[in-house]
Amino acid sequence: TQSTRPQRLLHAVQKNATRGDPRSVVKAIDNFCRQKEWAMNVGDEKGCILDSVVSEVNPVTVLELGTYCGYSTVRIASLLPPRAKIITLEFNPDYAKIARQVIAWAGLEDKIQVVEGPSGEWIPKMKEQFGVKTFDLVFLDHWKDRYLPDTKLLEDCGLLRKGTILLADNVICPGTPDYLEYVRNSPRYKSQYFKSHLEYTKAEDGLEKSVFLG
Ligand SMILES: Cn1cnc(CNC(=O)c2cc(-c3ccc(F)cc3)cc(O)c2O)c1
Ligand SMILES: [Mg+2]
Repeated sequence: TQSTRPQRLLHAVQKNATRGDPRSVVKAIDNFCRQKEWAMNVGDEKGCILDSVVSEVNPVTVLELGTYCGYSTVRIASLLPPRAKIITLEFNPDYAKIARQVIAWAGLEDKIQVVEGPSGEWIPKMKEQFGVKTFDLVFLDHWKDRYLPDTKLLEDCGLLRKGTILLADNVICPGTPDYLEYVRNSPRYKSQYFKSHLEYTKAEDGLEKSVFLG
């Protein structure tokens, strides 16, 4: 039976990356996507912007919406201080299955919790299920029409605090117009656009960094 693209991406990691070395996992995925098959990872150009925001925030509790194969999960977790944790939500069980194996290859299982299911259902359960008080950083990279409703849900569930950073991928391509309009015009956010390119292409894309003001 034919393999899927996430399965081929995992095999490229297992073939080319060193077990327990997260940066070699990131490099192996970027090489696979540049040389073999495009895949919707945040990629290396936007990934460097993600790295700088993570290093600046130094978060203890991170939420990622949209795991896919775990590329950005590994990228973020490799920069976290020892006790810090990242909870990553993935709707698609096949993606989640691959992501767990990519994360295991990187040796980052202890810092990452992969949760399967719809973000709209899991966000209201964060406090009771995972003992989360508030998030220091939220990376939005899931279905683009869920960015705005899930941000409002995070606000309503009291999961954001003064200074929480929201970092959103793909605000230009595929685009998240309603989310952009909201964070750029709401008095509750201070927003900044980081211009870049769609992963592994020359098309414009970028990340929007928004600070929740409380
Ligand atoms: C099915 N599914 C499970 N998770 C998701 C959420 N992610 C995306 O949709 C996504 C899409 C693209 C993209 C796709 C085609 C194209 F022509 C240009 C851009 C890029 C990204 O970085 C993304 O994060 C979708
Ligand atoms: Mg993306």
